[in-house]
This record gives sequence, structure tokens and C-alpha cells, in this order.
Amino acid sequence: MTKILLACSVVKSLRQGCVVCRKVGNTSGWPRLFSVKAQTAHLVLEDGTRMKGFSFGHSGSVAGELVFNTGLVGYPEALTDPSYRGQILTLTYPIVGNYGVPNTQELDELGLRKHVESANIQVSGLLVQDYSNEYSHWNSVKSLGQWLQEEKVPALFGIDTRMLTKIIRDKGTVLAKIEFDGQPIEISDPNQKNLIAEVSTKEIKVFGKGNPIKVVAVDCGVKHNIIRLLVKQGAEVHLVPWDQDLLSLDYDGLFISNGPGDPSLAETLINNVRKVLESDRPQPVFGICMGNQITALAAGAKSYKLPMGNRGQNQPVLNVMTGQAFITAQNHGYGIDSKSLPAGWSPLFVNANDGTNEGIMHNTKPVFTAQFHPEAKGGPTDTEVIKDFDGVA
Ligand SMILES: NC(=O)CC[C@H](N)C(=O)O
Repeated sequence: MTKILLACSVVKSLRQGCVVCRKVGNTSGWPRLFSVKAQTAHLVLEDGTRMKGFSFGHSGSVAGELVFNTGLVGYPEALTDPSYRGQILTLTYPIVGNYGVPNTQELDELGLRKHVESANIQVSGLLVQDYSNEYSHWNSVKSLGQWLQEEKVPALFGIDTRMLTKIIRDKGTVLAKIEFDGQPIEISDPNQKNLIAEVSTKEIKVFGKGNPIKVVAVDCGVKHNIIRLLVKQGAEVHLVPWDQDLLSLDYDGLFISNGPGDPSLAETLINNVRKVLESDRPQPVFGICMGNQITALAAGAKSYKLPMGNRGQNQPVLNVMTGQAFITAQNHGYGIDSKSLPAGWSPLFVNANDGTNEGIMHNTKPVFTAQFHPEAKGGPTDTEVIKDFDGVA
């Protein structure tokens, strides 16, 4: 335990004082300096680099792949995105937690999580520069620290996230662990496992029953807002397990979702999609993120590990066909080598920052994908339109 000084700078009202003041019994109504006890833990990188941080989540050691996201908002959505499974997430925005956490249990009329992207926090751990235990938002019901503790996910503040991001940027993939005293843990690589199998639904689920267009959605770790938007666009969504045989299913459109880990490990799914592509079925196929990678691999293209991944909310993407530019939200660590696309396929979107592939299309069949997240929240909604199964251009 280490004592740290906190300056009480936010006074909600002179009567009440701030949340921390109330906790420590400062009822004077005036801000004051006070000391609190924060448990320390270390972030340890695979090269031995150690950084001390202060715990505001669960006090348990954890290992994972270290990644960073440059978004300014959206931590409830990012933390619950199954694509982050196995990862220790660093947020580069320096002040995190000040808008609290919404009711993560609340469901919408479809039975999907209303305010988050899945039922649980999916990241292995969280690292931030400054943590705001004091929160304020019309929709918040608890602090970020409280939520992390409830879900037993460790988190540290006081980490120099700018330095850390430079390390990840320079070294590429970095494995790491958050280690508490007396709880030793080995560093391990989550990408050795087929993580899709861990997060995918075990049984077929139907959303938007009675809607006119039947869409089979392969669940690689789908975000709830994707299902919600497909239903909003008139789809009866049949969410199927990742390894479901697809040829035997009847549908008007096939969708392949986002998901965690290395796409090349999901061999069963790649083979199932390849069979669909080779069958010359006329129904459209669309994929987001992992769905782009799986479609490309099924077509015969190659995937590779990006040097540092693209995770943020302002990634510029160009539609190669129209020249139209989008500001997109995305989070991926793998990419598709556009040059490896076989004859009959073309890149559809390209990242305007680094030239990496952002989606592909078949030249004659209605098959198209996006590496970014066109439906993403929090972030802009201007790319929502591309989930229109009539096509993109
Ligand atoms: N968001 C996603 O679907 C990510 C896909 C894949 N796991 C990657 O990191 O590239």
C-alpha cells in the first residue's frame, strides 16, 4: 500500500462536497488535500520493463497482449467489445472514468445490452494515466473502478501511457502482465489460442423475429450494436456459432462479425466461408473486421500481424471505388495483405494513414467487407449506411 495525495478539485455543491470528500468525511463543503491508500502493482513488459501503477480495479495479476486505443471516449463500449479478449488495453486519452459507467445490465427490446457491447468486460486489464473516481453523466450508475472490481478485472492508473504507447509503437506486438505483490504470473500470448471459440454463442439465437430479410450472422464475438442495427434495417438475425456449417442454412444474406485474436486460427470458419464462396450462392456476404479477415482468407488472401494495430475512433478510410472518405472507428491487430487477393477480388477500402487494407469486395458477386467498424459506438455514425445489403457504391 502506498499513500498518495489527491487534490479535491471538483466540488459538486458547496453543501455536499465531492464524492471523495464525502467518503473521507470532509463535510466542510470546501475542497481540501487528503491522502488515501491505493494498492500498488506493476506493469511488466516481456522485455523486463517495469512500471509502477495504482490499482483501481480488481487486485489480481493478469497477463495479455498490450494494445493501445486512441479514442477520446467510449471506454464502456471498448471494454465490452469481445474483439479485445486477451488484451491489456491502454487508453491514450489521459483522463479516464469521469463519465462513469451506465447500467451494463439494462437490455433493449431485443434482449441486447442497451449501453454496452456484450454481457461482460472482455479486456484482461486496463491501464490509464489519470483515473477519475468522481464521475458525472446523466446515464451513469457507478464508477469505472467499481465496475472493474465487480467484474474482477485489474486496472492501474498512474501509468505513463504516452511512454507506453511509444514503446508499443516502436516494438510492435508487446506481451505484458499486471502483477500484484505476492501473486506472480507468467507472461503468455493470448493469440496462440482460437479466441473466437471462447466468445462465440453456443446455440443459435434469433433477433428481430418476423422481419422480412433473413440474415445469418456468424458470431465471432459480435458487438450487440451490430445485431441491433441489422434488425433496424429489416433483418431477422439468426446468430450462429462460429463453427456452424453455413452451406446447409437458408438465408437472404450472410454476415460475419468482428472478433478476437488471430483470424488464421479459425480454420473451421474459413473453410465454411470458402464453401459458401465457391458454391456461387447469389445471396450477399458481408463482414466486419474479423469478418473481413475471414472472408479474405476464405478467398485465398493472406493475413499478417500489423506492427502496432489500429485502434481508435478517427482512422481515415477511403472507398477505393468512389474516393469517398470516412472517419472510422476500428480496433484490429491483424491485417489483410491486399496484394495477396486472388483474381476476381479487389480492395474496397484503404486506410489513408498507413495504406493498410480496410475491406475487400468480389468483382462480380455481392461479397464485400469492412475492416473498420461501420456501426461503432462511441464514435461517428456516418458509416452506418454500408451495412445495407444492397451494396456499397
Ligand atoms: N475487431 C476485430 O474484429 C478484430 C479482428 C482481429 N482480432 C484483429 O485484431 O485484427
